[in-house]
Amino acid sequence: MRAVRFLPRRSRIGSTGRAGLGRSIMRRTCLDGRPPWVRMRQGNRACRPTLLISGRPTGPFLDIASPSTGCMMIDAPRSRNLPDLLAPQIRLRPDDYAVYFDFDGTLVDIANTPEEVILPPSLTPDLTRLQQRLGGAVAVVTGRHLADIARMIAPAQLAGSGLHGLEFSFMSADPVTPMPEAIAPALLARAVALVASHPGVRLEYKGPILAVHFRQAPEAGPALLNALAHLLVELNLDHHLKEGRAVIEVIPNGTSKATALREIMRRQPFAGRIPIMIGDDRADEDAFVVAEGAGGFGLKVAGEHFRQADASFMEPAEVRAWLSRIAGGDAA
Ligand SMILES: O=P(O)(O)OC[C@H]1O[C@H](O[C@H]2O[C@H](CO)[C@@H](O)[C@H](O)[C@H]2O)[C@H](O)[C@@H](O)[C@@H]1O
Repeated sequence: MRAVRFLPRRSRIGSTGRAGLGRSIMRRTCLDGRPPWVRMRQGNRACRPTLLISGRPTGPFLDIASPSTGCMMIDAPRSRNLPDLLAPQIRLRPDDYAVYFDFDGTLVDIANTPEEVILPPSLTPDLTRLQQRLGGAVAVVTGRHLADIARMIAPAQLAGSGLHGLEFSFMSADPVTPMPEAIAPALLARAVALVASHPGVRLEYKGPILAVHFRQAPEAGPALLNALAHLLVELNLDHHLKEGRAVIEVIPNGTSKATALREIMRRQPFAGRIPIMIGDDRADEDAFVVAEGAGGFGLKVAGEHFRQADASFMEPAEVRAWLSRIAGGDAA
């Protein structure tokens, strides 16, 4: 990829007004002295950007440059527009991008229980198509066991990380990393007792992680959070709590979706590509920071955690439609 650098000074030259590309277009002069490329992307098809330089150099900027005509910078594109801006770039330069998907609430709709999730029939073929198109650079980054994901998306086989960064699977001959130690028996016993005292609350045992689900008893959420926090202190455990969508997870310290993403991004075919992480929950925010720090993107899916106004996708169905589009499932 050709790097185009900008002088630090910028001047406001107008508002996009149409097409919703962002609040304004900022002009910077290209360092090599070429005239800045100032026409709006949607206003003139000839101006279609051909090179995505970087996601976020110093703020929520999307730098797009045309090597032949100059440069343009779209200032602070709204989250809502990012999928549409990125889709043609990914299709044009599939070797430049790696796409990381969260699972629940992102690829599939939230269900009443983890077992009731429904996999739309198009999902597996689209994931496989995208994986082929991006040379394998598609991964799932999830709080679930990877085996759980593998069973659901079979026959697709994706690289990824499960259990909030505690397990990994890569497309090479690397084995799935060995499962870390299971949660302390004392904590398990106390968590079982806690859940039993709240009708409708369920305990999901994931070995090294416990997930306390209160989707069927939302009023129990604050009391559960308080009780679990006290439990960690009382038992002096090296764990932390991560609140999710109607769930509180007890997770060993030092692991998160941030560590998961960092690890995957070190490996081929992910290394050196622009990361795009898509997620719907607090745990995904950790990975967004890593993706954005590497010049990539964190795309939010609206739901119980992210507001529609801040999100790039309004629901998992939109993520799936976008996936299908970048995978080549339509004529986008
Ligand atoms: O990282 P993810 O792939 O998003 O997984 C996060 C947790 O997802 C599951 O729970 C959530 O989805 C359930 C099914 O839709 C829903 O019933 C529950 O309320 C959600 O919290 C899963 O059970 C957890 O193990 C994952 O950590």
